[in-house]
Amino acid sequence: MKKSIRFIINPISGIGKKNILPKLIQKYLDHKVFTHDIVFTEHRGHARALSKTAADEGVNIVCIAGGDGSVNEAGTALVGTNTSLAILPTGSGNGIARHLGLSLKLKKVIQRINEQQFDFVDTVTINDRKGIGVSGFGFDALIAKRFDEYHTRGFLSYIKLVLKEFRNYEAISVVLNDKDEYKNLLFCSVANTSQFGNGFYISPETNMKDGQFEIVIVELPPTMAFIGLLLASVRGTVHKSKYVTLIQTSEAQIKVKNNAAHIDGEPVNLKDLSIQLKCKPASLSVVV
Ligand SMILES: Nc1ncnc2c1ncn2[C@@H]1O[C@H](COP(=O)(O)OP(=O)(O)OP(=O)(O)O)[C@@H](O)[C@H]1O
Repeated sequence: MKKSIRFIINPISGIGKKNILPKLIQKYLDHKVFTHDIVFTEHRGHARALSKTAADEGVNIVCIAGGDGSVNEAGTALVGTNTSLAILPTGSGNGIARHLGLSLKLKKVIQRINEQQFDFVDTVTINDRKGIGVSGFGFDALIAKRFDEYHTRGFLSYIKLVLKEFRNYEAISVVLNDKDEYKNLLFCSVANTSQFGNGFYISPETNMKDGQFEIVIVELPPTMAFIGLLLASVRGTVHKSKYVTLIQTSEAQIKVKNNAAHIDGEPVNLKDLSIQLKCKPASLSVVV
């Protein structure tokens, strides 16, 4: 019997045109193996609702075409269901797809889906929400918020924003597990995958299948050291910096003073300033 796959396309993700996707899918998907349909998201949160419906209908695979925000919406809706997630990386950063080692060439990703290789990966609960890749508090949350307000997406917009916002940034502090206070921080990330996107690593050795995540605490550095940190991030050596503390765990509590956060690059305002983090091991089936 053929398997069913539903393509959910975020038309505003990244910078490339998404209207070529139906043609690519028609051309490269193995129609002897799959029946398929295609829907476009119309608003924020739509990929989550569409993915939930797909799982309820017993669709075998939801393939999300988008960046990490869309992957979060689709993937978290599929946790605990029998539907697997595939990713067509059409976002600005594509951190989760890159972590999984997926090709960024859409033709290749579709051909890879034909091979039906699945893997179970961890997700992380963040109070009443779920994360799949990197989430956090502080500078990265501010950038996620500003990027969301920005009219242009894509890599260059990210870089311009990061350099502009760093100049006036005020440090944050966090309390970990009600005992250790970390002050004067640039940010505190929760890394279930290794990078923010575009090859900017925050926790290069993070493994999505070990039942744990990394808390990455980054002190606010002077400007030149910040440039150095960005370069170390690209080189995959950022975790060795004297400004970075890395804690591997399966569960933690973080207390913050400001409820601005990001989950998989999407800005969120958390209801609570005390955040419970818990790894949900092997909770999501993905096509790799
Ligand atoms: N039709 C739509 N109109 C407006 N926003 C949408 C629409 N469909 C989805 N969205 C929202 O677009 C936002 C950005 O999507 P996504 O994260 O996939 O792309 P990106 O930000 O370009 O990539 P990345 O997260 O990899 O940097 C998400 O918050 C998603 O909910």
